[in-house]
Amino acid sequence: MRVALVAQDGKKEALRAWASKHEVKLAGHDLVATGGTAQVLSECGLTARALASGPLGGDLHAAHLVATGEVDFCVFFRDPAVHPAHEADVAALVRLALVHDVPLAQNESTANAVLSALL
Ligand SMILES: O=C(CO)COP(=O)(O)O
Repeated sequence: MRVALVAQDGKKEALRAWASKHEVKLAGHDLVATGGTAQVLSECGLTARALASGPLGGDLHAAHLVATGEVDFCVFFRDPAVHPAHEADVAALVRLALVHDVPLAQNESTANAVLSALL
């Protein structure tokens, strides 16, 4: 499975905890992540292809991968307390996951459910 992972700054620690918990399962899949998130994953012992940082186009690149059928599952841990400057890119990623019916987990509970079902 091809898994795209993105975590906004306020959710990086939640992503770190989640990825560490599921490291063995995730390691068997093809991971791609926005730059800062890929760094967090590498600190958890996971290798992910690093895109640009989210604010520098990484979210849009992930959205493109969703649109071209290159992502089977998208984990996007969003911080409900912030409205980032690149909100348009965030919206594009969410919208394209909806358009292309790609499973999109925006919190840990959903990520756990999809992980159990798909991976
Ligand atoms: O901004 C982000 C998601 O919108 C995350 O980007 P990074 O993973 O590069 O920090």
